[in-house]
Amino acid sequence: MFDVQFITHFTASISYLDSARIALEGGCRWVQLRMKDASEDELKATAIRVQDLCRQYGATFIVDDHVDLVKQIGADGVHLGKLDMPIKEARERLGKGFIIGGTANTFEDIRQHAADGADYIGCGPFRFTTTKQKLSPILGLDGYRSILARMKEEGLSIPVVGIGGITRKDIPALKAVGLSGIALSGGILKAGNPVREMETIIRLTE
Ligand SMILES: Cc1ncc(COP(=O)(O)OP(=O)(O)O)c(N)n1
Ligand SMILES: Cc1ncsc1CCOP(=O)(O)O
Ligand SMILES: [Mg+2]
Repeated sequence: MFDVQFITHFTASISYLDSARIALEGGCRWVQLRMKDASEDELKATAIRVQDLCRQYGATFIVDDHVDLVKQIGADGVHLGKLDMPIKEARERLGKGFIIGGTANTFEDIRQHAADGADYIGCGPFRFTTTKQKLSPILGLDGYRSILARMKEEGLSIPVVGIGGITRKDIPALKAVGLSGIALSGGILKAGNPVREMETIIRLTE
């Protein structure tokens, strides 16, 4: 099983909500609503609509950054990075019934997140991407190889998904390196037929 997480984004013709719909129509069953720079009202309104869609498709619904919104609307979980609420505090606020993901760029990040109660790790960036500003150092396949080897040495087991600039061509190598899955956005939304692209990616990961 190799997981596929879709991170919402927008283009000139695709809204955040439509991006989630595209991913779900293409067979993805994990959507993270990531809306940088949105107002609280806009974020909440979109979150409720994306959550409805995810429920229709039986998909997991994660919100980026906003722990209190997750609790308020009963989303499945939250994804948190270095500049967000610490994972320990989020776990205290949310309890055990919510999924918490943490961003990592190093083995040490992963060890800390696991100790603090994270359920999964988004590890990257795999390569340069314009979807996120202020990227951490690029990991590439070698970065994943050494992080995953260190996890094995130290007996640390938590699902790690790769993120950052991933396209369908990367899937065989990312699977082979031992990741638990991938999280992606532009690789779908920039395709000529985004729904079909997601279908292809889901097929390649089965
Ligand atoms: C699955 C996944 N991995 C990493 C991130 C990045 O989170 P963060 O470092 O908090 O950066 P922003 O997404 O908030 O800009 C993610 N969102 N999802
Ligand atoms: C949120 C995030 N964190 C690291 S890279 C990234 C963006 C992923 O989007 P894309 O697949 O378009 O590079
Ligand atoms: Mg964040």
